[in-house]
Formats: sequence, C-alpha cells, structure tokens
Amino acid sequence: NKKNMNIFFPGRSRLKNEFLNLDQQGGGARYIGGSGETQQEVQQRLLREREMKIRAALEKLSRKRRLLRTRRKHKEFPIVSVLGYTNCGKTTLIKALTGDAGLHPQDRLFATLDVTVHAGQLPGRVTVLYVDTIGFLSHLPHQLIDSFAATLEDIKHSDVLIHVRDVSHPENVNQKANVLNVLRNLRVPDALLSSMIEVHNKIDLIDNYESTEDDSLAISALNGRGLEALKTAVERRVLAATGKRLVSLKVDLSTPQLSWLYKEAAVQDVSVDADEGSAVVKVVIGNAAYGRYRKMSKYRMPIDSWSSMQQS
Ligand SMILES: Nc1nc2c(ncn2[C@@H]2O[C@H](COP(=O)(O)OP(=O)(O)OP(=O)(O)O)[C@@H](O)[C@H]2O)c(=O)[nH]1
Ligand SMILES: [Mg+2]
Repeated sequence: NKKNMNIFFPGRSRLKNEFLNLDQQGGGARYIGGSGETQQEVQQRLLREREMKIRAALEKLSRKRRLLRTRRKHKEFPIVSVLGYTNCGKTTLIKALTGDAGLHPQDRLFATLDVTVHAGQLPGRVTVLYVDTIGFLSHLPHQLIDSFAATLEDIKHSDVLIHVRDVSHPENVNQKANVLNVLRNLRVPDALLSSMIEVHNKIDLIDNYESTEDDSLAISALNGRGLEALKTAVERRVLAATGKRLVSLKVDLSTPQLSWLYKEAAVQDVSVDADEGSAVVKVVIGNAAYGRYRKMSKYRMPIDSWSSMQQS
C-alpha cells in the first residue's frame, strides 16, 4: 500500500502545525496542562481523533453519494465536479461561480465534509450543477485510502471536471501529479480526463502570475479574476460533453411547438412577441430532438447558436 499512500501525500504543514503548537504548550514539560497525559500520549490521541474525524466524514459522504446518484439518474442538469487538494479553494470557487452565499469556505482541515451541489448559470444561460468534492489530503492514514478514493468514484459520472490548483502552495506541482494519479487509478474515462479544465487559483497571491502550462486558466476565486473566461470554458465543454447545443429558436405560438420544446429540451428562456404570435426560445437541445424540431417548424434556422463556438 505504500505506493498508494504517496498518492495522497506531502505538504505536511497542517499536521506539523498541530504538533508545533503542542510543543509550545508543553514548553519542555513532560505533562501538559495538568491532564496527566505525556506529550506522546497527546500526539497519539490527536492522531486517533484525526483518523476518527476523517472516518466519520467518509461515512457521511458515501451516504450522500448514494442519494446524489439516484437524483442524478434524471440527468436534468449537466454535472460539473470540482476537485483538488484541501484548501485549494474549491468551495470559494463554487461560491463565486454560483453566488451561493450559503457556502462557507474555511482555512482549516476538511472545511468541506460533505458532497454539496450548487446550481450555477453559465454565460449562455445553461444551468449546471457544481459538485463540491472532499479535498485531497496530505498524510491520509493508509487504512483510509480506499474509502477516500471511493468517495471520489462518483466524479466518473460528471459531464465535466474542474481541477483546482492552489498555485501559491509550495507543493502544488506534486499535488497536481498526485491528483492525476488518483484519477487514473479511479479509471475516470479518457474523454472526461482530457476535457478536464485545470484552474490555477490564488493568483492574487503571486505577482504577475503567468502559467507555464498550456490549457490552464489562471483565476482568483477570491477577487474574481478569470471567472468569466472559466464560465465560458465550462459552458463550451458541457455542451460538447453532453452532445447538445444551445440555440435560440423562433416558435409559432399557435402550434404546440413551445410545449414540445419544454418536453424534449431544456428551455432556458422565453421572450414572447405578442403582436406576431411568436416567441424566441433559448434551449439546450440534443441533436436528435433538434433535427425533429427543424422538420416541424416553419422557422427553420436558429436565430442564434452557441454550439459552433471554437474549441480553444
Ligand atoms: N488569496 C486567495 N485565497 C483564496 C482563494 N481562493 C480560496 N482562498 C482561501 O483559501 C482557503 C480555503 O478555501 P476553501 O474554498 O475552503 O478551500 P477548499 O478547496 O474548499 O478546501 P476543503 O473544503 O478543505 O477541501 C480560504 O481561506 C479561502 O478564503 C484565492 O483565489 N485567493
Ligand atoms: Mg471546501
């Protein structure tokens, strides 16, 4: 299991800090705070507590995962999973992308103990669900590695993945390698892996950050830099991944076309022209349904189409 363990590996700062604090408290004394525990006993207790905390988090997660999976069967909205090391800024990013004020990013171990899902709108008004995943951990107790990996199983069923990197973290290059390793070990489908969006977060902490890696987007989830470009990239990849297009269609309101669209596609927006008895309807629609629609509509051509956007 040693090889596996390295996967989740370095950046031991947090755990080390816990111990550093202890050292200070101890001040060289053998017993701490009158509790009667030796420093070593305290360290062991801390480790046990940490393991219990992680175990509880993992168990909670797998319950939630089952729930999500059944809901996801409906596939109403595309799923965008956000993954990366703990503290890299996943929750902050989702909060920035969705405007969800109920999210609480925190600077501590395992701020996100839960799989949480938040709806967000993309520039073309496609609605997606962002799934906040549990952060990769440094120094995961090895008996927990399998359960940890299992909680990530579900990302295979996403439409698009966002890999968030804290580029201000000294270990971030290693962290990236570890994340990619874990994804490969999980057998995440190639198509999903190759369309994964890599985000370089916390660029506000670095003067004039320039990525040396192609195919990455530099952002600050905190101050909002780069988020519009990210949303555009997410939308393009979501449409590509789901084989759908986003089009504005003119609809004759004297026909059942509008209700047909509601049934067969995901209507994003309707603006009615009462005088003409028509409406412009923005929909996300699959190719087959789109073909059928064009056969029955007298307005053959889409008014606007986002599906032809260039891949970057
Ligand atoms: N300077 C700066 N700090 C950021 C940025 N994004 C996130 N942070 C901070 O980093 C810390 C962790 O952010 P979270 O969003 O909780 O990180 P997370 O990836 O969800 O962490 P876990 O839930 O533990 O996996 C918080 O203190 C955030 O305010 C950023 O772009 N710039
Ligand atoms: Mg979080």
